[in-house]
Amino acid sequence: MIRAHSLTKRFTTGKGQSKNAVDGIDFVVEPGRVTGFLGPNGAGKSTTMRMILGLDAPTSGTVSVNGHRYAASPAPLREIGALLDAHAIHPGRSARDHLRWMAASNGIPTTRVGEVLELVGLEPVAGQRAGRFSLGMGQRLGIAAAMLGDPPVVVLDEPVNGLDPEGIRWVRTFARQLADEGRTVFISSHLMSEMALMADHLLVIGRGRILADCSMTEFMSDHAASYVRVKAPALADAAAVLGGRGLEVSRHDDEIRVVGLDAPSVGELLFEHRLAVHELTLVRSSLEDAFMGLTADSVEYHAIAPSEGVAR
Ligand SMILES: Nc1ncnc2c1ncn2[C@@H]1O[C@H](COP(=O)(O)OP(=O)(O)OP(=O)(O)O)[C@@H](O)[C@H]1O
Repeated sequence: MIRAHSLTKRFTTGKGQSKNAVDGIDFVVEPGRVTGFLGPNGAGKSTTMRMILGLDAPTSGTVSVNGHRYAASPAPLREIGALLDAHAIHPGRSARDHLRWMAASNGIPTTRVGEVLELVGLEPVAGQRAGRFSLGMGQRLGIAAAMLGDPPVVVLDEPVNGLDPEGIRWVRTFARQLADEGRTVFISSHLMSEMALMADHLLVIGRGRILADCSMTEFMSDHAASYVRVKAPALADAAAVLGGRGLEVSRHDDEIRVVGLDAPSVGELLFEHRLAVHELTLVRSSLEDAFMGLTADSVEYHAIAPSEGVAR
């Protein structure tokens, strides 16, 4: 597993100023499930991942992999498989040669190269130069490299960035398979919709701080707003009854939206007043909405909507 304690990274931003990109965070990434590491751009995801992998030293605090500092590991590729930048591959080298070179320099038998090529479905193109690979193929090659040491912990930074739906589905299935095998799977993304389909557990970060550390289901019930949609022939009467019970009721075209009571109770209440109901639906905001709501205050760079304009 991965364990961070008071993990902090401070960068100097010029003119003598500095900021905490990662601000004293504590978390544990458990084996056997996919943990999504989610946050808006600039939240501190990559910096955290780089510290896990020993590529950046923490300013203070600690992070350990399988109980010790990763940088101190005698066989790093057998501890963690990481995909940080899928494009960091020599373009003139074939996929097979790239993996052979990595295996050789890490004391891994070259027979493993064929296995990982098969694992990611690149066997048929293994002799081609990596420079000619599509984004999706490059991503698969990066994942093949991560799997060379058959590691118990797998860390993937934005693995589906720029992939087509087929590629995204492949990464999702692959991550699930790794978790089902009992491995620790830690995947970053700035897209909630993607995580909703991939992760069992969520770690949400904003401005270097942990905003949520919970299961996907808990995240949903804690942060996704919900209301009951009511369609009824006597809409005004229904709104009056529900409003009279102190519920928050708003009218939208041919429906009313009720906050503060579950759908069966709303139905019972209207039935007591002999009001016919044509539709009664619990509507939840999407996970994307929930995520946006949670991280709204921690987004680094807000786009200016055209209507907001900039005063000259
Ligand atoms: N080497 C560096 N020097 C100075 N500031 C840095 C450095 N690396 C990152 N930062 C700053 O630290 C903050 C966190 O960056 P980081 O790349 O970890 O965020 P992220 O969540 O991975 O974002 P993205 O989704 O855009 O990749 C940002 O404000 C970034 O500008």
